Amino acid sequence: MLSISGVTKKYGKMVANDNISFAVGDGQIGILLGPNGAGKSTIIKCITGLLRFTGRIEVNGFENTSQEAKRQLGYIPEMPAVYDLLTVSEHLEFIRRAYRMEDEAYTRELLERMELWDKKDKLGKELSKGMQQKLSICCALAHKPRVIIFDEPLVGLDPHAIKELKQIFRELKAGGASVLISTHMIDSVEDYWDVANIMMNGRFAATKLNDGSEGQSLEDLFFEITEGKADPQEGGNS
Ligand SMILES: Nc1ncnc2c1ncn2[C@@H]1O[C@H](COP(=O)(O)OP(=O)(O)OP(=O)(O)O)[C@@H](O)[C@H]1O
Repeated sequence: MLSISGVTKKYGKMVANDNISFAVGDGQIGILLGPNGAGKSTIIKCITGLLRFTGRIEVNGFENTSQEAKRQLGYIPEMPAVYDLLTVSEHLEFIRRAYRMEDEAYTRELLERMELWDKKDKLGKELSKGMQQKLSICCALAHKPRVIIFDEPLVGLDPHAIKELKQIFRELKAGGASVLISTHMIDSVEDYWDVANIMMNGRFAATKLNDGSEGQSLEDLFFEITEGKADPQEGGNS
């Protein structure tokens, strides 16, 4: 369970997150949508402990900056940051040692699913941007976190990795983890989200639950909130 209560983050006088509260329950996939500058990366950086803020963030009941919260949290940043001089397999060994994880078979499985096993002896700096993104995903999942934050996870991935990652989202959900995905690619999340939050100007402008009922699509709601109308591509029939 990821729980955010009354979080406010200011950069100087600029309020990037204004008293934000939301939760992603066990076995739920939460989506964070919003135009550029809405405050999505800021709340993600607050959750992952990279920014100071006022309010409270809990990871499975532990304050987000605590060691226990960090043990249970996985974070895939928008820009992958791999170690230039560690090989792919050394990255995973580093994570296993840091989290005292014995399960080498699991990290091998992650590399195989992301088609990185045959690259296991390559250095971080020798990987393409997409390979670095895939390695970043493997590293973030290697310690089997219970709360996982993905910032634009599908950008730069090839079709196989996109398919595999969508399957991983479903497996994390089935395993009871809480998953939060920030994305601009609304159509890429249409089929597996549980709760979607649309941000505007540092606030939550709308929250929509995916309860299986027919009705307004997430995309139409997004355009209605952010531009005061439904998707212009749809011919304005809302
Ligand atoms: N380090 C910073 N110093 C000052 N202002 C910042 C800083 N980082 C972000 N901001 C401002 O905070 C607001 C929210 O930015 P944020 O990066 O959280 O938006 P975002 O929703 O992630 O945008 P995008 O979709 O473009 O990634 C913006 O107005 C941005 O200019």
